[in-house]
Amino acid sequence: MLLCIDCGNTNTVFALWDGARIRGTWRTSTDWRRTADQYYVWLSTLMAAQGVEGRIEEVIISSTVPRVVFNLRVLADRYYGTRPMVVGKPEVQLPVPPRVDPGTQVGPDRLVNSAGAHDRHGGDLIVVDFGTATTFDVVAQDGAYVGGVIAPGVNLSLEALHQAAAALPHVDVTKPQQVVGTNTLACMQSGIFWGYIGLVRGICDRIKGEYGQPMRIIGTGGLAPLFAQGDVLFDTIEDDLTIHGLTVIHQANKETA
Ligand SMILES: Nc1ncnc2c1ncn2[C@@H]1O[C@H](COP(=O)(O)OP(=O)(O)O)[C@@H](O)[C@H]1O
Ligand SMILES: CC(C)(COP(=O)(O)O)[C@@H](O)C(=O)NCCC(=O)O
Ligand SMILES: [K+]
Repeated sequence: MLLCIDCGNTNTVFALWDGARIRGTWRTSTDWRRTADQYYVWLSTLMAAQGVEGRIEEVIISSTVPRVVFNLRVLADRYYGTRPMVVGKPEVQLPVPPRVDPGTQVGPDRLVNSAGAHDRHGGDLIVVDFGTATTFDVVAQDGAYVGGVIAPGVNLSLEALHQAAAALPHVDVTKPQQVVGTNTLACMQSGIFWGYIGLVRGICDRIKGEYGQPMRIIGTGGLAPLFAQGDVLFDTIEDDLTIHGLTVIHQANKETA
């Protein structure tokens, strides 16, 4: 089985792919200090608890945090006896190379999302991923990542508001009852919820205008369904897009190897 590891700035997702379906998905907070031994104990305990059997033979990693890759490599080597594919490293080929400014290091999560979305939907896409940052990835007809937009993430924005303003509490993102809030909490929730809907809608409309062709919009990340409650923002929502992209890139590299 293939172990797919998607490491974001906030959370790291482990998923097991048996070649036909995802057998399990587990999430832990991203922490570069976590050791290979700690990952192994955690993962094997969860797999056993859920009755997921089968040997992990291959590992693919996408990480927006370079520091965590060291211990993930040790995990693959020591416990699964394999050299992992690390997206973004020169030896790992993308199905189609990105078309960006020379020297640009595109976040591996964005390249993986692009590969996953193109495999499922073909071309001319916008992938909106609600992570630590909210990213918009533009995927051309041939599957190439051709650029995008990086905006502050939802929780990051709420946290920044709380940190910078003495009277503003920590709040969780949710859909408010009304646009006009009648207490501090409701005002903040409205600002984030409707503000983000405006941001996503506005950016997607402008991307489409600049691109000049019809595009499909794919939403991903834990908060995509919440924002879809406020407006028609996405053609589809896929919470497993990054993991799917990892399986696609792994398969493409095995075929060329
Ligand atoms: N279903 C959800 N409901 C509320 N918050 C969520 C949900 N899923 C993720 N988040 C929050 O969104 C932020 C980004 O999460 P995540 O997608 O794991 O980011 P990253 O990929 O950058 O690590 C985190 O603060 C996380 O707690
Ligand atoms: C934009 C990001 C911080 C998003 O990361 P995430 O929210 O998934 O943790 C990451 O893709 C990144 O570090 N990108 C490098 C710059 C770029 O993609 O152009
Ligand atoms: K992400």
